[in-house]
Amino acid sequence: MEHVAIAGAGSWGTALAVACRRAGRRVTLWGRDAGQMAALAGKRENPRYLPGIALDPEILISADPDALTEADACLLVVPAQVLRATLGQLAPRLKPSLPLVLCAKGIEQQSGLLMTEVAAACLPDNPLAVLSGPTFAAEVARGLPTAVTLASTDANLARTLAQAIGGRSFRPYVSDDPLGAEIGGAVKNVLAIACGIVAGRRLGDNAGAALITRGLAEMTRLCLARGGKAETMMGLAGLGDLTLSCTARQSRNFSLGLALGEGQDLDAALKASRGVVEGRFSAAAVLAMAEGLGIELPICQAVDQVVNQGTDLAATIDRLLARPFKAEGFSA
Ligand SMILES: NC(=O)C1=CN([C@@H]2O[C@H](COP(=O)(O)OP(=O)(O)OC[C@H]3O[C@@H](n4cnc5c(N)ncnc54)[C@H](O)[C@@H]3O)[C@@H](O)[C@H]2O)C=CC1
Ligand SMILES: O=C(CO)COP(=O)(O)O
Repeated sequence: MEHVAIAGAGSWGTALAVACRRAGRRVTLWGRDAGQMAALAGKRENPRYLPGIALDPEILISADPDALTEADACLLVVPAQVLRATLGQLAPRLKPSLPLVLCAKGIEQQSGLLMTEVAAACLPDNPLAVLSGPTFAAEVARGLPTAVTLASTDANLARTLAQAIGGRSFRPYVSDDPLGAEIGGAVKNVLAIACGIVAGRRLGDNAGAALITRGLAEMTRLCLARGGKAETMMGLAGLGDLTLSCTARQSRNFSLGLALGEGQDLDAALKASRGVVEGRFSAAAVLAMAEGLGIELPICQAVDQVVNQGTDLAATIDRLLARPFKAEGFSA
């Protein structure tokens, strides 16, 4: 696996291009906007999404889908809500044997489908894998030590991809549970908004720890109900990413919650965001999925009420705190 293509030149796609190049791969970075990609190619930097990081001259930067045709694997790194449209545009250029690596952390709102399910619907023959875990783009791009989950039902594909894109500072751990990895990535964004709200309202460190722990229980409940593994929730794509996003102001999801908790209105908080806030879109989809499976996710539900249904924040928190006492664990 010598040539890795990356579709999506936002902060994560650009950082992954840097990491793959650092791993010694031939790299093509594709973005939809010809003007922006020409500017990137000229400056060898992505000032809007990943300022201050030099892009190796060997990284091919292009807005032409034909640039992807010769790749040995393609990392899909556009936001979850535009994956289907992007695949529609790229599909004629992607050969059916090309492994696709889903890197967005979200659920398609309209269909309720996970990223692998959207990809399978658009490109039914391509082998699929999921890349997830605690990975702020800026830190990966700077070469700071990072560990990720690389999951596929095809163990050989997961191992080959890990060898191709991994290195000393970007360490993939392989998994056979892509579904669990996807659930972890999507749900942690919703929970990060909740943790930001707790911080913004100065509800204390105890409340933050309680939210992470009970959030992990919700994530695990959903994962198991969908047929994923509890083990994945204890790993990088579950607890790892949850911890990162629920405790760091670098997280756009946490930052949205923080702004809401401090009293900003939703539109202003979204406008101030440094990029896509996936948790807002995934909240509704996570709730619909849980309802379909007959399970309760009270924290995710509270976030959905606040960010999608305009429910009053104080009243929503009161309702959460007034819930009946339950046994600990993730089954109920
Ligand atoms: N930034 C990060 O640290 C990480 C992000 N991710 C995930 O990666 C995915 C992409 O996020 P980022 O790169 O951070 O987003 P971003 O906000 O930095 O960039 C968004 C990218 O999507 C493109 N885009 C926006 N609308 C589009 C459309 N209609 N059609 C095609 N492309 C469109 C933009 O041109 C831009 O290149 C998300 O699912 C995110 O959760 C995962 C791990 C780390
Ligand atoms: O997924 C991420 C880190 O693992 C990025 O989180 P945010 O999208 O909340 O910034």
